[in-house]
Amino acid sequence: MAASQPIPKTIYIGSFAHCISLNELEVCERGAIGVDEEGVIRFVERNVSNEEDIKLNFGEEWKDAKVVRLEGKGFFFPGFIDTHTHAPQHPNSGLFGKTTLLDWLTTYTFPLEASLSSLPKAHRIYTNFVSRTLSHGTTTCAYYATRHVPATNLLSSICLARGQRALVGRVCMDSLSPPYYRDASTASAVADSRACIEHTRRIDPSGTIVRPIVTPRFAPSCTAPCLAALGALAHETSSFIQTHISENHNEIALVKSLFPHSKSYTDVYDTANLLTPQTILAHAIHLSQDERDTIRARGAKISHCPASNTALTSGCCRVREYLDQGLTVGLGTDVSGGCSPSILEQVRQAIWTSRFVAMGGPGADQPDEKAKLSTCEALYLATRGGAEVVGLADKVGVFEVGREFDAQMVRLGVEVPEVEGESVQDSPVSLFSFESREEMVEKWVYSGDDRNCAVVWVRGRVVHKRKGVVV
Ligand SMILES: Nc1nc2[nH]cnc2c(=O)[nH]1
Ligand SMILES: [Zn+2]
Repeated sequence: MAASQPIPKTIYIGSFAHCISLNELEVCERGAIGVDEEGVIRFVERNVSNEEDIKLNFGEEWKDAKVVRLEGKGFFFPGFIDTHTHAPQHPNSGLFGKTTLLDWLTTYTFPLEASLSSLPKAHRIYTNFVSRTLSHGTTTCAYYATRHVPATNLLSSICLARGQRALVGRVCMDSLSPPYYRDASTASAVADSRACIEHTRRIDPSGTIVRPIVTPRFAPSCTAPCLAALGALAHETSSFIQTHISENHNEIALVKSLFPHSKSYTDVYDTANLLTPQTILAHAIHLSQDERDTIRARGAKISHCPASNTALTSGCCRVREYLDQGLTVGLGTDVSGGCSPSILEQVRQAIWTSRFVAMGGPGADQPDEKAKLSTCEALYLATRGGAEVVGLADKVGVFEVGREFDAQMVRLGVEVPEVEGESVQDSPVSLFSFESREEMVEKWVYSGDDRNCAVVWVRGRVVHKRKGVVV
């Protein structure tokens, strides 16, 4: 349904789960969430006994509301937020061999991205990728496109048509990039970025669904004048900013050699006025304490991309420590550094990475139990943490009155029968009759996937439905 079409008042009845705080997961067994015609949550009821009472309690205006009932085992959960991914790299998911960041970029990434000068190819890849991320429950996504203006504008238009909230950025790279894939000059990088910002603002003036994001690829790809001009462009147009930082040791050494007068990688961006409360910094694995302090002082946010960090052997980010130090963190799939479009997968991967740190692995001097992320903490990063990163902290991420209904219906399937019989079905989660509601959420986190994502809503509008599901 297009983002602007009216929707009926709807009451969602069934269990729901969401993170109240980093450490508090609420799992409500018999809930009712009332959503108005604008997609805004008007009531959240707990311990509901019957739907007629709900309608009566909330008066005349809810008498004829549509009811969406979650049948069987499952729960409503806030939509996931992917704070960092590359839509054009989707066809390369799973293709990385034994490369690390810098040779991976030249071997796999730049040739594929360059080929999106073909608009039909871009259309094929982008429509499929937006469908994929939606089918995994991603209701908001911060996308890198390529350096091509028409293909970048196409991605913005596709997100708007599909109703997925998105930040869409044209990638800037005027330095150290292959001749077949680079911006001719700082001036053209800025002019092309401006054209993409204007397109996004024209198709969605309110920015409710799609917003532009200024995107210097990373410091090695941009000259100092280009970084400074993009900082100025972001300020002039009040745009978000996204880039990569401190992902890999060779990359950090390269930045040091390219910007010898800068104090640090972070300082390169700070000098260019690229660190703002609207800045998303991907990876941020090997930051010094001084860099962390600068990032926090500027209010910039971090996108933790655990699957990509492992695939490209970039390192283990000490996320638990970042949270203790007051940094704001969300999760990113970083396709195709990461090979999965699923934020649920990043929840698991973030938890595994934190355990490697806890065991004294890379990024740790010695074992450190405090480094472990809990299931609730990782789910918080996937929803409310992500919402803070993309500037939607007051709008989505939790079921509260006044927020917008960005949600997924998680269906866990039927229980394994007590007598021998068919027990494998269209859900990877094996349920018995004795799990608590909280345990069902844990089982979903550790063994669920897109087969459990039955329906997805953005602002109360259906943006994805699994085949055969009726709502
Ligand atoms: N993971 C990742 N890191 C980058 N650094 C610069 N470009 C990229 C990219 O496309 N992916
Ligand atoms: Zn990336």
